[in-house]
Amino acid sequence: ASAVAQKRWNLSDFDIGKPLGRGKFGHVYLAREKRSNHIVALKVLFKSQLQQSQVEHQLRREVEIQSHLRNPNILRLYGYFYDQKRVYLILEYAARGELYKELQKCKYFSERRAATYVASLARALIYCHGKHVIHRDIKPENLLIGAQGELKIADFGWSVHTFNRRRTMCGTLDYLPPEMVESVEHDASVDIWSLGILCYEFLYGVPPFEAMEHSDTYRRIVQVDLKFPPKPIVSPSAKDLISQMLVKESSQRLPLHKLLEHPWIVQNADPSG
Ligand SMILES: Nc1ncnc(NCCc2cnc(NC(=O)Nc3cccc(C(F)(F)F)c3)s2)c1Br
Repeated sequence: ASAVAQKRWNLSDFDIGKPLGRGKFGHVYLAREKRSNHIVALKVLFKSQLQQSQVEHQLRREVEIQSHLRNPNILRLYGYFYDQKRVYLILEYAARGELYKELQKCKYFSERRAATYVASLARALIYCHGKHVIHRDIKPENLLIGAQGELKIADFGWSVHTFNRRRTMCGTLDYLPPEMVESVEHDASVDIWSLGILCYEFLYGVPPFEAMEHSDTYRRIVQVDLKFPPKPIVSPSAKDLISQMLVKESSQRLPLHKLLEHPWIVQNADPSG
């Protein structure tokens, strides 16, 4: 295994570089592990913030879950360490940065780019679900782009093994399926719903149930109030796929392996992903 897999780390093992981004709990820096010259991303979290948000257990779960995941479309979490005040996550560096910035810049993606991203995310989720892991927080902010333009799912802070399912809500509602906003039992099909939301947002630049008020977003989700704007022009085949994923009854959502056989994916996704 690479030197990065060493057990006990501390800050002096790394040269810290430029800031890469800021998350809700802390900043991310480019860093180089001194012995191996391995480039990584170092996320710095403040213990005080983790304690007051009572999310330490979620962080432990993320580290545990991520230690078993190996997939080209899942950002690696190599390990972690802590000092008096902070916890540090040693992460794979995604050289082309955050997908949501790319989406803001382009406004929306071409059908080929959208389909390529959706197919690679479907393959990563098939892998996760095969290991009884549901991500539960699939949204542009949690997607990064690797050096070859490939998509990487990051931040398993909300993921769970599908044996224990309960959790509290926080952050945007936009990507949550009906059963989660209604806080009822949920399973891996929540990720199919979120992938459908993502597919819509890749093509139109906004999520389908966006509204000014939380209460309106909530209502549009539970009613599956799905509308396709006249602009930009999107193929009927793409709308068909989205309509098969954004289905209220979770058991009726298009299974991920069927998604990979959908005509829109077959005709538009770049096989290399
Ligand atoms: N170019 C880049 N290349 C690589 N990484 C980059 N950014 C970091 C992406 C992340 C991957 N994994 C993460 N995980 C968490 O943040 N976990 C987290 C954090 C706080 C609380 C919690 C919890 F306690 F609530 F679970 C869980 S952030 C960038 Br920009």
